[in-house]
Amino acid sequence: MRSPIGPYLASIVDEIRPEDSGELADYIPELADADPEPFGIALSMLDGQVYTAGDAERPFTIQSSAKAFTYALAIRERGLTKVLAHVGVEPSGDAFNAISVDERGRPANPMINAGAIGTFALVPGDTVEEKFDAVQRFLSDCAGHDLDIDEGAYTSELSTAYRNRGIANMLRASGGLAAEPDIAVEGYIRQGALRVCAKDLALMGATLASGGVQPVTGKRVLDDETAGHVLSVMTTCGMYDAAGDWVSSVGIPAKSGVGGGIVGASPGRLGIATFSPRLDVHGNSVRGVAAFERLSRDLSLHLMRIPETGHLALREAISVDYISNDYGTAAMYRLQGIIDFVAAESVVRRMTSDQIDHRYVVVELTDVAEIKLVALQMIAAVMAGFAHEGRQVYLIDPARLYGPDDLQRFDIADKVTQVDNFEQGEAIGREREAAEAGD
Ligand SMILES: NC(=O)CC[C@H](N)C(=O)O
Repeated sequence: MRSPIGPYLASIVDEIRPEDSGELADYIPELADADPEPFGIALSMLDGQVYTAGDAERPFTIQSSAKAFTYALAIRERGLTKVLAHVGVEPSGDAFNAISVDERGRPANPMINAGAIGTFALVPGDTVEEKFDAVQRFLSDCAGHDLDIDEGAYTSELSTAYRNRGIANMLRASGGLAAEPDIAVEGYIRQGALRVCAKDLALMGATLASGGVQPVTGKRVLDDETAGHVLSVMTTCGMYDAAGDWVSSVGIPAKSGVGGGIVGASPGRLGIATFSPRLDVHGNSVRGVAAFERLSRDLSLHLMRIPETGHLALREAISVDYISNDYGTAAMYRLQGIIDFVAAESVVRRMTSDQIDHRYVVVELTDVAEIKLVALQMIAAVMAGFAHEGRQVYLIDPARLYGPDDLQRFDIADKVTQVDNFEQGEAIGREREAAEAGD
């Protein structure tokens, strides 16, 4: 049977395709000659499943969409503090090619040209080749295969790079550029000439959305914190002077490029990319913006509209026979899904308000996919409370979501019996009861 997702994406391509407003980027000779017609959409789930429609495998130059990834690389290699000393994180409200520096001599953010040139300068290496090589390798790691260069686009843009050279020279003069201006500009333009298709960009977006793991290769390219930082800056600065509009109408961290691509990353959910070369006055793809608006609405992806799922955390709270009912019954709490603060609150509220008179309390985490530290702590406190009342507390935790350190730090190591399954808990309990009876 066919998944409905591909046809759904195809219907969006069909609906939006007639939109032919906007202009090609004419300040780069090769882009001015590009075919304006292609239009493609790609979605990448975090397990690497990709859905596409239209011209999703048509290559184009990545241009400014590379900025988010080079920024991630610079942070990975140099550390956030060092990068922040050179490039800020404030939305500038200016155009992408603005000659921008803040009061500390830094470009406002890494998503405009000034900040991206400053970021490229921070990538390890002494020469353009060394630095660019690191960038190309990193972006290829995010895409999951080797990305090559559109040499024509590179030489064409380099021949008219007066403005970017001006920006780099100004940054160097103000002391904020960590490389010679020529090295920074040439490398920066070269990174923008890397060739991708919408499918590649969707996978790159998914790599950020997953917290730094490439969905197909499984390679961790970034730590979770760096990925989250990059997504934050994409949210506030990725669409240049249209960032405010974008956050309110789309609400997905994203980065556009004048080649016509937009890469989006919906944290913890999926990567999205669109490709269509005609640009609006901000330099963002017209059809791409329209497609993102549609996808955000239809797929409920807006960051500020997160569904409430805390009430699902407690799968069931039941009384069960325990230890073959020879000794008594247990109050059993079975949790499921992702347990964050809100989910844990609903669980501990129930556990602390139930009037239980059971000899045993069983907490089961078998169906829990992920549990946040704060939730471990809250549930540990309630389990400790039950132990304090003289009840025997069993924790069915086959994945050891409570690690040995957690048991120590939450002071439940000798209060709670951690087991792999229900039967094992009963077996241990039976032995204990027998030993006590024997005493
Ligand atoms: N917004 C963009 O994609 C700009 C990238 C382009 N290489 C430039 O520096 O002008």
